[in-house]
Amino acid sequence: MTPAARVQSAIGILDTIIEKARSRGAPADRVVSEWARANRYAGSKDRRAIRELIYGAIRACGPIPNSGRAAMLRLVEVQPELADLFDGSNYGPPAIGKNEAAAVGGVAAPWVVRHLGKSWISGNEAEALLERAPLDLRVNALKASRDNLELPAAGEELLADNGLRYPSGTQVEQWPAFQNGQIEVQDHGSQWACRAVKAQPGETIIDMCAGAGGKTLSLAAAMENRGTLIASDTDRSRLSRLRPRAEKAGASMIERVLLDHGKELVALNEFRGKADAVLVDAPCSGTGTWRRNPEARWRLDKAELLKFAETQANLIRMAAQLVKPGGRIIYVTCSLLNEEGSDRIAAFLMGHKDWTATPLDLPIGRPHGVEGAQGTRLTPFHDGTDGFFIAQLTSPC
Ligand SMILES: C[S@@+](CC[C@H](N)C(=O)[O-])C[C@H]1O[C@@H](n2cnc3c(N)ncnc32)[C@H](O)[C@@H]1O
Repeated sequence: MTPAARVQSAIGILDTIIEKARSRGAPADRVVSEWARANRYAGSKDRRAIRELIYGAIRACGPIPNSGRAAMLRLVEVQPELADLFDGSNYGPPAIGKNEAAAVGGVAAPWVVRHLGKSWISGNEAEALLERAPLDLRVNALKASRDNLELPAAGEELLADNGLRYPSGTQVEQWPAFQNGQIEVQDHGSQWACRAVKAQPGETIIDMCAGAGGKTLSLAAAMENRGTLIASDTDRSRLSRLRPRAEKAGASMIERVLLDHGKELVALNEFRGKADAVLVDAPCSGTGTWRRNPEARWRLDKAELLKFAETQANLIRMAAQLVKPGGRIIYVTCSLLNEEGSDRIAAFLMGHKDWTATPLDLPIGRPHGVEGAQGTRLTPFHDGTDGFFIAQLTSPC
C-alpha cells in the first residue's frame, strides 16, 4: 500500500470506530482487527502503520469527531508532514479543502474535562491520561519468581516485587513464559490494587467483580493457593474466561460464582459475615485507562456515569454484608473521577458510622479524598501507572 492509501484506509476505519462508539458497538481494537482480517492485501507493515494513524488520530481528538476524515485532519495538525499524503492519488485521500475543518483536540469532551478538573485532574495530570502506556508484567509467584525467570528480554524492575516493565507493543504473548503461565500482563497500578488486599494464605477472600480474573490470579498467588478464593461476576462470558487462565497459572484454589444482577447476594449467601476481605473492583467509566483505550472517552455519557455511581454504591453495600466483623473491603476503580472514587467512600461512611476508612500503606500513590474517607490515588503522571482509586473500609469488630 502507498502511504496515502494507508491514510485513506485509516480514515475509513475511523468512520466505523466513530459509528460504533455512538451506537455502543464493537470497541476500536475489534474494528481494527476485523478490518485486517477482511483486507488481506494489507501486509504487516501496512497494518502497523494504519494502526498508528488510527490511534494517533483517536488520541489527538478530544470530543468524538464527526467523521474519520475530520479525525485524520486533526492528526495532521499534530503531525503536519501527513498533509502531503492528501494528494488525491489513486486510493489516497482527496486534497484538503481550503476551509475544511479538523476535529477538535483536547483531553476529552468539555463536560468530562470539567468533571476531571473537579477531581483535581488537569494540566499535566490530564494530558498524561493519553500518553502511550508501557507493557507491565507480573511474574506469577505460583510458578516462578522475578529473580530466577529467564525471559527473551530484560525488563525494568518495578516497585511491586514481581513487576517488570517493557516498551508498549512488546509481543510477550509469544514468549514461552507467557504460554506456560509464568507471567501475566498486568498494569503496575493494578498489581498494587491487588497488594492492597493483603491477601494471606488460609483467608476467605471474595473478588466480587472478578471479570476474567486479572486480579483473582494475583490474589491466588498471594494466598499460595491456600484458603478460599471466590471469583464472582454477573457477566457469564467474562467469568468463563477465568477457568483456562487459572489452569494455565496453576491457580487451583479459585471457585467461580456467577451472580444474578440485582440478586447478587443470593449466590454468595453462604459467605455472609464470613469473608476476611472483599475486593470490589467496580465497573466504572475507566478514565484511568485511557492510555490503553483512548476511544473510551468518546463513549462516556452523563447518564452512564450516574449509573456507574449507583452500581458502585450498591456493590460496596453488598460487600459490607459479606465481610466478617473486623474484616475489610478493598474498593478499587480505574477511574479518576471523584464521583466514582472518594465520593463513594464518603457516602458509604455516612450511612455506616461504625465502619472506618483505614489508610493503605502503599509505597506508591497519594492520599485522596476528604479527611476520614480517604483512599489512595495512582495516576499516569505521578506514578506511571494507569489511574486508580483504591480505598480500604474496615468493618467494626
Ligand atoms: C473493572 S471490571 C473487573 C476487572 C477484573 N477484576 C480484572 O481485574 O480483570 C468490573 C466487572 O464488574 C462486573 N460487574 C458489573 N456489575 C456487577 C455486579 N452487580 N455484581 C458483580 N459484578 C458486576 C462486570 O461484569 C465487570 O467484569
